[in-house]
Amino acid sequence: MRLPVFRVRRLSKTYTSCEVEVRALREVDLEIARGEFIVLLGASGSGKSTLLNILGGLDSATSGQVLFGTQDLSAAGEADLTAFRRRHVGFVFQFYNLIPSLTVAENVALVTDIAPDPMPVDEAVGLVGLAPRSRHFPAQLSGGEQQRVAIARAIVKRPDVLLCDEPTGALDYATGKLVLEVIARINAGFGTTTVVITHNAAIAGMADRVVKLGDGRIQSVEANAHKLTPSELAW
Ligand SMILES: Nc1ncnc2c1ncn2[C@@H]1O[C@H](COP(=O)(O)OP(=O)(O)OP(=O)(O)O)[C@@H](O)[C@H]1O
Repeated sequence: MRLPVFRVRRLSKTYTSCEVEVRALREVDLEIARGEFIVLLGASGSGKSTLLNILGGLDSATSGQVLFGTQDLSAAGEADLTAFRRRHVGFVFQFYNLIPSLTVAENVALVTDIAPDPMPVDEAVGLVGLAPRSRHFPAQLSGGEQQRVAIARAIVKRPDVLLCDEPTGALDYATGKLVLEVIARINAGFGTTTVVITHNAAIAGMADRVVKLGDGRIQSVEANAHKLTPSELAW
């Protein structure tokens, strides 16, 4: 059994706005092992992004506990959560959020200033297969290429954890597969614990474990006996 990197205990999150309470997570229990590849499935509004954001220190729980190793994120203040995110977490979102006036290399380099032990920018850009495009601007790249820049930016700081919220949601079939291949390569090559949110159930085939959320609760956790490579997935 690999060591748990995250231990989530009775995690609940209630949003209150305009006097309306929304219970986004209800007593979620989950352990994620170091190096594991988790795919998080569930209907819209089931709490996937809320869980991912709390794991990544972007949001905090209403009750319950989240341990990252021995660090209790649920008891951490803003400054500690900021340090946790900078040191340990890479995020990839559906939309790439690149700065249009900066080149590929410059977009990736931005992060290295605030990370304690970044890899060389060229290495990160090379890992996502974009070395020949490193002096191009985002507008000169396809959507899939821009998402690969976003992945390079997420991994350049050598994060322990890569959290991806719908990373292929805006991409076509072939391009989505290329992006999944990059994520799988980072997970396998660096042992980066990886959580991917998707609405595409076919992507579940590449996970070590598939976690299904429904109405803020974990409905099932299933291990894949045989993980598929992205090229073996079909949808
Ligand atoms: N900041 C917020 N304020 C109020 N309610 C929120 C907030 N963020 C999320 N919610 C609500 O919490 C619930 C869970 O949202 P969440 O974004 O985690 O779901 P999701 O499974 O990621 O959905 P989707 O697949 O549509 O992205 C939803 O009912 C949503 O409306």
